Amino acid sequence: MISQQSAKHIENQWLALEIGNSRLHWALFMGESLEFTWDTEYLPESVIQQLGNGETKLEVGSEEKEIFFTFFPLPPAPCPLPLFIASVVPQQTVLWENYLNVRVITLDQIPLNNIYPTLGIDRALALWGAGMSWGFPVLVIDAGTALTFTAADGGKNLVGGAILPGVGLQFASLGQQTGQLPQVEMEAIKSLPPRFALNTTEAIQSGVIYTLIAGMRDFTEEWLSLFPDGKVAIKGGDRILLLNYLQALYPDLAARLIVEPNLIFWGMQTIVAGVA
Ligand SMILES: Nc1ncnc2c1ncn2[C@@H]1O[C@H](COP(=O)(O)OP(=O)(O)OP(=O)(O)O)[C@@H](O)[C@H]1O
Ligand SMILES: CC(C)(CO)[C@@H](O)C(=O)NCCC(=O)O
Ligand SMILES: [K+]
Repeated sequence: MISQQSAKHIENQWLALEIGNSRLHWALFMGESLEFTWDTEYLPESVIQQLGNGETKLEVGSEEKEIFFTFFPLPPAPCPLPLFIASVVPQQTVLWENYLNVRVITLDQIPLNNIYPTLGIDRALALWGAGMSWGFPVLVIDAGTALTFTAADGGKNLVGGAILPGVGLQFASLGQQTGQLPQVEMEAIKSLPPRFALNTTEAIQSGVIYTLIAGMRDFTEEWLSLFPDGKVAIKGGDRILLLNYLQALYPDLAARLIVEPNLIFWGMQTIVAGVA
């Protein structure tokens, strides 16, 4: 038997899914409160279909598995939980089309001014989430698959931004598109590499890391000269790595950064509260 209170809890629950270019980012909300976040790989189509039907068991060969325990760090939910999706990967978005209780968040739902039509929903939501949590003007640095800068002024107008390959993509493209360069793994970089390197691996590390940090410093300083009271927030899978290097090289600048992995979820929360 489910008690009144836990029944009410379940009623309030919803899932937020951010479909990124490398993986999925999940959050479980209880009303407006963010309970829990986790990341997964992209899910198999069969699993998505079953989740969307409210099925909780998955046949793997002759075995039956709990979908939730297998793919999520959560106990099974009784029904398909309401699901809100923000996606920058259209081929992944369509896989969730048949989920019983799904809403895809689109740019027109975000109350920022001056948005251009092809702006990534992740950038818009992170910017909105940062502004709503820490105030405008705000610059968001997203250190994900792509590294992006996205800024809004005090009137919630998109000022604009920039897009470049993220840390992993820079290493991968050098490793894959050249005849002699090795694939450098991020885990191999423990501390700042020597600036002028005398071996190939460290030369790649130096080139990628020092120019990324210089770029982050340059965009941030430019932002702060335009908006001296502006906030700067950083998110994304490589945020800690880059923040550590920024800290080592430019501690004063690093100290100004708000580090918040969940900016997109905060953005989604305010949008969902408005439309749900
Ligand atoms: N467990 C992990 N799996 C994959 N990438 C990871 C992991 N931990 C850290 N990263 C780093 O995160 C980066 C990707 O960032 P993130 O997960 O924020 O991107 P994403 O899912 O592609 O989202 P976006 O499309 O918004 O960039 C990679 O460059 C990688 O170095
Ligand atoms: C830049 C990425 C890949 C970052 O995830 C995403 O926001 C996107 O696909 N944006 C569309 C282009 C734009 O934002 O101008
Ligand atoms: K593409």
